[in-house]
Amino acid sequence: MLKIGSYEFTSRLLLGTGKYPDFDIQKEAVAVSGAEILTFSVRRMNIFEPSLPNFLEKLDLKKYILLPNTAGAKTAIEAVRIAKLAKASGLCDMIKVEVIGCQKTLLPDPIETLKASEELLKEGFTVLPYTSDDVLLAKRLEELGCHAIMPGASPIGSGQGIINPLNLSFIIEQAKVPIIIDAGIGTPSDAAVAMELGADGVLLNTAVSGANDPVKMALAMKLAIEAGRLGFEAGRIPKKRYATASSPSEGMSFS
Ligand SMILES: CC(=O)[C@@H](O)[C@H](O)COP(=O)(O)O
Repeated sequence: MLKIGSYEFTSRLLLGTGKYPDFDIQKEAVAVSGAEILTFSVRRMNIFEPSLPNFLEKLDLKKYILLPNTAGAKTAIEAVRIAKLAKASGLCDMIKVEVIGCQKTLLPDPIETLKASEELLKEGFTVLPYTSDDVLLAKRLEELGCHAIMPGASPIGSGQGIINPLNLSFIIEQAKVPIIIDAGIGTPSDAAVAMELGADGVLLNTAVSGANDPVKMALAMKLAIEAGRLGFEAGRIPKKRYATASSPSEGMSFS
């Protein structure tokens, strides 16, 4: 069970909603993924103009929690404004804080992310900041009271997978709130590794929406995340420098 603030989820896969070839493929991919949380950019959805086509029309909204995100914000002030717009439109009180500090790398601005998270916590939001894999920043965000921390595996949309597993494992070990690896996942094995490291969930978009077959990839991601979680819970064997025979020879009369 994934618990974020007062919310509980069975699935540990969070899906983004951008860049799908069409809404029907997206709907099928979302369905087979088993995801219960779908994140979307408030600015992109144009939530105040329901006459424009958008993927929400295709979904049974009772089945999903829509997680608005502040994509497009470059400052804390902009992020807070976007979050308040989302809440005013009747969406849930969860918000993915995304304050981008560099348009080339799309890496988050740590200072503005911290400021926006602090302000939104004061306003009573359930706050999930997208952050870099900086261990101390993750700690500071948790100390502020954030309900989950979402460190990136690698730059958004890059598909590079997990660049710094050591940092992510430090973040995971020290955290008392859920850690959701967000952005940069390229393959099901990347998602499985994130879960084997002990992450509580994975948020991804491009790996599914940009796959040749998004529906098949959505299913692969679901299975990888489940397998990775099971592997983590089962506990891996320690790595050893030398071989250990699989069939022990103790007690055998021949050599
Ligand atoms: C949709 C969303 O929130 C993205 O900003 C997220 O970080 C996913 O990144 P990928 O597209 O790299 O999976």
